[in-house]
Amino acid sequence: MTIEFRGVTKRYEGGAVAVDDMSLTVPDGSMTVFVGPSGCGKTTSLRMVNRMVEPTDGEVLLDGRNVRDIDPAELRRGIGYVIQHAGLFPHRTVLGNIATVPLLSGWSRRAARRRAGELLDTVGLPAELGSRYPAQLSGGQQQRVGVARALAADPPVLLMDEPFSAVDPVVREGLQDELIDLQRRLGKTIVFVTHDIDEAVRLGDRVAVMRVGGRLAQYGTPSEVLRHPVDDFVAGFVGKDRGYRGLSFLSADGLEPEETATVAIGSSPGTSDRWRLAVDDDHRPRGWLEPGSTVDGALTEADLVAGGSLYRRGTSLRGALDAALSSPASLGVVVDDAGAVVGVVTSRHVLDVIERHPESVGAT
Ligand SMILES: Nc1ncnc2c1ncn2[C@@H]1O[C@H](COP(=O)(O)OP(=O)(O)OP(=O)(O)O)[C@@H](O)[C@H]1O
Repeated sequence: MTIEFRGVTKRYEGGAVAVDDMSLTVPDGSMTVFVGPSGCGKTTSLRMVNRMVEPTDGEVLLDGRNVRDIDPAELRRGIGYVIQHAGLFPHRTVLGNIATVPLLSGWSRRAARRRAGELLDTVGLPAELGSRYPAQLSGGQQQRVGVARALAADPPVLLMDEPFSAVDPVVREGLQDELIDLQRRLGKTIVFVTHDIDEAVRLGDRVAVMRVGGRLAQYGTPSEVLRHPVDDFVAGFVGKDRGYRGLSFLSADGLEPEETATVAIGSSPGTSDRWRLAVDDDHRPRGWLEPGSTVDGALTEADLVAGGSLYRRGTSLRGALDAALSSPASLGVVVDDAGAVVGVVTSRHVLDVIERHPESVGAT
């Protein structure tokens, strides 16, 4: 479902302008992230989609239909809504929480519970959590339940207001990955609010950068916003590492891994004056054997120096550069989808590809 903001303004009673003449289109089946500093009108914009807030001027259209002409209860049944801290009902079990909207929509108890059980699986939670209460779950698990509840009636649109900001960074990354995966599988139209530019460029097909006063500063793909910020405000907001972050969007076409010396765990490696990569029976990397090291008998993991990050072939250049920089041998290990070693790349090698890239970071 396409969401269109047309000249939308919101002026609160006695307050300043929260959203000022905003126009943008969220294409069907895509994810748009509203990002900007505190108070710039992100939440207000989001809530005008499901009529929790009514615009003072302009209109919001869903597939061309003005939301003002849709009954609010009916509208909200077709729009999933996820908020920070998940907003679960504390006295209902996990399954009871997820089944809320299907029950309100007239489903039988049985069908609603079956659907709730399926959704637990969709969001990666084990079935036995279904009978617990929200307080008996971790923050990350509660957020997953919040997402499952929003998906329960299979709405075409999801609105997500800082859903992951209350969980620690590691859990947050996991939740972001799952949302990207879910979006690919389910093809919902999602509007996601965050104040975190890293989260925005990671998740969004498009990013809407807003400035205080409720004005849309820039609307574009993450790569456009990072590489070509329209003004100093956007450049400052996307931050000083934007060149490095922009590597995430450069494809690694042209980056050919080179061969490297390998030694098998369990073999007798002899000596060498070069770094050698230790591999297991499936040719997966286990660590590095230092130049000049001697091993008595068969090679074990205890003889190795831990490796750096691994670069999965075909993913972005950022991962390739990180693999090279984090490797004790200065050789980034490239693996295939099965995790087996394909070869290695040096940072020089990655930088050469970046410099040859037609859309190189910082180029105009
Ligand atoms: N109900 C309200 N009445 C009056 N003013 C409001 C109301 N809700 C929000 N505002 C004001 O509107 C502006 C935009 O608020 P909004 O919550 O949309 O911003 P935000 O970008 O989501 O902020 P944050 O990141 O801090 O949540 C702020 O100046 C806020 O104080």
